[in-house]
Amino acid sequence: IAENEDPGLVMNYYRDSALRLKISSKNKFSFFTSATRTLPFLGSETSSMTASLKEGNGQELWMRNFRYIETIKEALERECPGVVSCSDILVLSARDGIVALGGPYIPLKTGRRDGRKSRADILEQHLPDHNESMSVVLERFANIGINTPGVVALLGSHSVGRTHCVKLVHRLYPEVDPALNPAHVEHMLYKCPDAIPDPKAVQYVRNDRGTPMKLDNNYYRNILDNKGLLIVDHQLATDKRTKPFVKKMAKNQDYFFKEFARAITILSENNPLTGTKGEIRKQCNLANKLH
Ligand code: HEM
Ligand SMILES: [Ca+2]
Repeated sequence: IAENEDPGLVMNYYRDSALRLKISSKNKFSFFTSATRTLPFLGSETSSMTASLKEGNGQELWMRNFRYIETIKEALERECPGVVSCSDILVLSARDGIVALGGPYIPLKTGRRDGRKSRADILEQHLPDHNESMSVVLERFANIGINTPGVVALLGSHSVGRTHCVKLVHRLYPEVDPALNPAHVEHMLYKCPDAIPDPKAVQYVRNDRGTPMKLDNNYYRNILDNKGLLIVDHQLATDKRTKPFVKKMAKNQDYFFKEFARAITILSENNPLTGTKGEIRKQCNLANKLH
């Protein structure tokens, strides 16, 4: 590649076998949740945000186990310093995490660079809130080229992981949301017994009680059964624009995987920093100038 020429995102820009760290079965779950949940942050504006939010102090709600990204980064810096960006580590981690949880193998490009500064302050403008209307959710994703079946497929990630009580008590107290399946309400009340959860206690409900460790299409069956934890999950199953795709994905896992792969690919290529833009961070939670 000639100097000053921006190679953009390329397939196998460098060999990624160095990333194949041994992942224990206990850790593969956290690995997926931290990596995949951070994927939506990967635009040029946002890639740096991801890496500037630190774990702990309430950040548990954002990126659980972000520390695995740092572990991978440390291993890579030992082998080939200054080559692999934190953004690429996130993407390839998501790819391998998806496979580790029984999802499809999605070949994803590399060649991203990291932001030179944190843009954590504008994060909220880019991400839909979990109580948002379906129109806003669809619009936010449409802005980055993801269509309705793509959105439905991405939300299928809620087939694994957890939701902390702080995010769902408003559906239980002071009154139980009548849209919820009563059998599920019982479980939710058991897991989240306080209207105002103790911020220090890590109280949560599993997103998918049936197959919590498998990225499968069980999420769609749950939400059709009114067992969606978040407003956004419930709406996905009821909104007339999304419901047909929910039903199709509930019946057909191959279709879910196909749409999921397509949408994850678009997400992973959203507005990246490439070529000479940005930098290769030395440490993923800090821009280099802050060292
Ligand atoms: C409308 C879009 C979305 C909204 C509003 C949303 C909202 C949320 C919320 C509120 C939680 C619970 C967080 C907590 O209590 O710790 C959660 C968990 C999760 N979300 Fe989403 N999400 C969205 C889209 C996505 C996408 C696109 C992905 C991945 C491709 C994803 C993957 C996950 C995963 C894996 C978890 C479990 C995290 C864990 O166990 O720590 N979500 N989501
Ligand atoms: Ca599942």
